[in-house]
Amino acid sequence: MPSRLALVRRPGPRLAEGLVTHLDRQPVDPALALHQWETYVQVLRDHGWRTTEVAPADDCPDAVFVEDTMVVFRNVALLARSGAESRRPELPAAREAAAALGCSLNAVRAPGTLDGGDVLKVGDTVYVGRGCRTNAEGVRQLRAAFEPLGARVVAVPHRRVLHLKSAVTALPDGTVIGYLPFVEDPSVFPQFRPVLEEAGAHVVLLGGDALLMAASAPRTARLFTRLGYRPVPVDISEFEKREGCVTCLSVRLRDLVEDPGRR
Ligand SMILES: NC(=O)NCCC[C@H](N)C(=O)O
Repeated sequence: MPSRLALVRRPGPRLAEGLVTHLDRQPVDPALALHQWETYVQVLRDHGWRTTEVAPADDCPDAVFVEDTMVVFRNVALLARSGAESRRPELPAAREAAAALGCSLNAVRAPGTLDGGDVLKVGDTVYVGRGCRTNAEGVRQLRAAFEPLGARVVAVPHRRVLHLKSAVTALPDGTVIGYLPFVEDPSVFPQFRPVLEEAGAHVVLLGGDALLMAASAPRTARLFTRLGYRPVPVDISEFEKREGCVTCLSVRLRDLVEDPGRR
């Protein structure tokens, strides 16, 4: 049976040293970060997701942003190779976790680079950002991995944000939402709706009409309510200070057909 599984990874002791590219470095409160992370995980569970913790990588400040370690399409996990070298040691335990869930494994190989945050799936369309973390060879390898499985891969160059999903994600009906100052060419997306807050561009589809989103985008939450959705705001301020958003704190596996023997 297809099920809702999510990989998560608790924040480590070095979170404050996490990378920042487009932001000024602000102090992070580790206790608050842990509390926010626990709340985020609880929201997933409350909406029927089974969460699996990837083993901590406490030497890796950015390990909590587990989304960047892989892209899962159908039963295949394509292990990423981050454009940020300091993030590559996050991979081994993420690989083990994906294997334990029964994913078939593939991996981006040098000279390819790819961060999971650059990949937005909308149905069978896989948008892949080509930017500071994902290079053309990474895009080529993602295409080679997923097109044979039925994906339509669309490359989206970007220069203004860390990852494609820093700028755009998608609503349950497939409408791509984005904060226009960060979206270079909205015409790439067949249906596009602008939002007025940067953090409003990020949603995790919890199932049905429920949208997990950052508490820092209240005006966008009201817009989603008017559109008939049910926003579930979570405060992720400590992760936003390290350029994270709601998507990057989990890897959602929606299409995985579980082997009951592995539970
Ligand atoms: N998918 C994501 O949005 N990941 C956020 C990663 C933030 C981390 N500080 C980084 O720069 O890699």
